[in-house]
Amino acid sequence: MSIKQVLKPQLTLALLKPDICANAALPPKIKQAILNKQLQIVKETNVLWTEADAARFYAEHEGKFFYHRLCGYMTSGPFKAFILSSPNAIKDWRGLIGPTHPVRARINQPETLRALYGLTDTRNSFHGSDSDMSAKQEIEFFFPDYFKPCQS
Ligand SMILES: Nc1ncnc2c1ncn2[C@@H]1O[C@H](COP(=O)(O)OP(=O)(O)OP(=O)(O)O)[C@@H](O)[C@H]1O
Repeated sequence: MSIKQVLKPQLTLALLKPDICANAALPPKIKQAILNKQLQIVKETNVLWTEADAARFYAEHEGKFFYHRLCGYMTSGPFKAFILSSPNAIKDWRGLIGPTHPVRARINQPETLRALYGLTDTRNSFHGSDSDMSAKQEIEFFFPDYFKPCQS
């Protein structure tokens, strides 16, 4: 661990997608798994997206065969967004959720959250930022005031 990481732990954006939040028993279990992985929950919010919100967040996937399915899934009900922190938060959270495709997760990493809870390639239950840059952009998307300087 570098001195930079000790002074300023890494942040990531985590989503518990609508299928997880449709079952009230699951978010507390996932939060416990997050804490067990030594990730800190810095902020949490409940989200309900419009089609326009989904289109904005998933703009890079527009035109792909799963795009409309993905936007339909993410607007199907409320979900939760978290800012997580640890020295290697991006890797820690993506490691905990496992591969994008739940069937592959069940074969190759059966202890991961997508292996345990993921339903299909699209309804894969979780999201995690893949770089510092995407973490910053995604945190600003869900927590628009987070990086703004405090007014005093
Ligand atoms: N081949 C696919 N078939 C169906 N849905 C897909 C496919 N690839 C991605 N998706 C859906 O689009 C989302 C975003 O895709 P992306 O490639 O950014 O996935 P990821 O980075 O592995 O996962 P995430 O960004 O959600 O952590 C996925 O989480 C999944 O819901």
